[in-house]
Amino acid sequence: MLEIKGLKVDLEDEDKSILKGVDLTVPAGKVHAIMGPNGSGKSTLSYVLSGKDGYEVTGGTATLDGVDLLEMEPEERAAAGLFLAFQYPVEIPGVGNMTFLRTAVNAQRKARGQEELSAGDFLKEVRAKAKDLQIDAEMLKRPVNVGFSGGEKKRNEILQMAMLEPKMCILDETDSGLDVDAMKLVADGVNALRSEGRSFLVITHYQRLLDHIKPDVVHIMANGRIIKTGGPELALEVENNGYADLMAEEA
Ligand SMILES: Nc1ncnc2c1ncn2[C@@H]1O[C@H](COP(=O)(O)OP(=O)(O)OP(=O)(O)O)[C@@H](O)[C@H]1O
Repeated sequence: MLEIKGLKVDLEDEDKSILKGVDLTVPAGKVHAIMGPNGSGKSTLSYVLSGKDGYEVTGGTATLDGVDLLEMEPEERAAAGLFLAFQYPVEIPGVGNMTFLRTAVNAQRKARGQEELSAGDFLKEVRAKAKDLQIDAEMLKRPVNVGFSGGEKKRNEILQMAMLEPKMCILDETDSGLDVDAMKLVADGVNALRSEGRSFLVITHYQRLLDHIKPDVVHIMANGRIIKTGGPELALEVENNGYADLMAEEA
């Protein structure tokens, strides 16, 4: 379970407060969505949880199954079961996609006291999961994300998630840049991973992703806070009416 209480975050280099007391709990096995206007702090929340530099936590806590995430290095958070699918996946020239995946999977297995996957087992697994996401063998051989289209990069993020089998998956606008068929593929990939012990935090601007990945709970974030929490109908309300009424209620 992910538990965030009163999380306050400033930019490290500027006197600017971004998160102003975020309270959010995602129980095991649940899918929570976060929607909210541009600049409300959704990506910042995902970055701070995963350990990106440049932010200063000035208050509050964030734990995954009771373990303090904020005290850990990014790789320790990943080993603890946290995964972030980036809004803007980075290109890593010179590092083959397959090598990257295998190194990441085995580093996590090692950190958890499990045996490394053999080359044969890894290959079997990665090929099967790539096939489900329609990622062809040639893309697995290329450097990570280099020259991939926007949609291919997003599908590659889901392949990483499927291989790493994290317990807390954060998807930051994974639907942006996806065509309708790719969105369905990505949603199928996410739905296949849904399980009792795994939770998802899906950041999105669009209700249509939530038609495919049905959330248990929808949160609205504005001005660095969660201003409203409800069921899937909240996403429909946003789609139809925008954020103005919700923000006026909060003010
Ligand atoms: N490194 C930075 N330098 C300056 N401002 C920043 C930095 N990081 C975040 N911000 C600001 O913090 C605010 C929150 O940004 P964030 O990316 O978290 O919003 P978001 O809700 O994910 O927006 P979007 O829906 O547009 O992706 C924005 O006003 C942004 O400009």
